[in-house]
Amino acid sequence: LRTSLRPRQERPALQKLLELLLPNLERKDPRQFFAWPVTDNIAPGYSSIINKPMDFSTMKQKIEDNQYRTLQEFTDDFVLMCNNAMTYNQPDTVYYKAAKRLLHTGLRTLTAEKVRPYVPTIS
Ligand SMILES: COc1ccc(Br)cc1-c1nc(N)nc2[nH]cnc12
Repeated sequence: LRTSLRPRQERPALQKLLELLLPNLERKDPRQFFAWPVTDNIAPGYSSIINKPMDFSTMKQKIEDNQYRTLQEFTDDFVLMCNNAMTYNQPDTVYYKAAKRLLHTGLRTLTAEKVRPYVPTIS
């Protein structure tokens, strides 16, 4: 059965992989700018500029709720999180720079050869 059509309980391997990968990515954000949702208090007007917010705590909850069917969906949320910061913040800000660096170092982890075998081929 295609991965996306398999019932939830059949994806423990992916869930375990994501539970290993998430802390690896979180360590690349030592100032924890990406640990929690950005609020309008922290960033004025954020919720009207960013229509699909994402952060590590939300990604962790999605893993626990088995909402990721593939590694690509997890990667997409990671990229979204970084791109949001580079959309709202100007390039000369610490947040933009942190997001840009996190995006590149995080993608290197997510696309590493040793992670790729866990990517199910579309059968
Ligand atoms: C949770 O967000 C923060 C927490 C603490 C602090 Br200090 C800043 C942010 C933050 N601020 C802005 N402008 N843009 C972001 N993109 C991701 N983080 C942020």
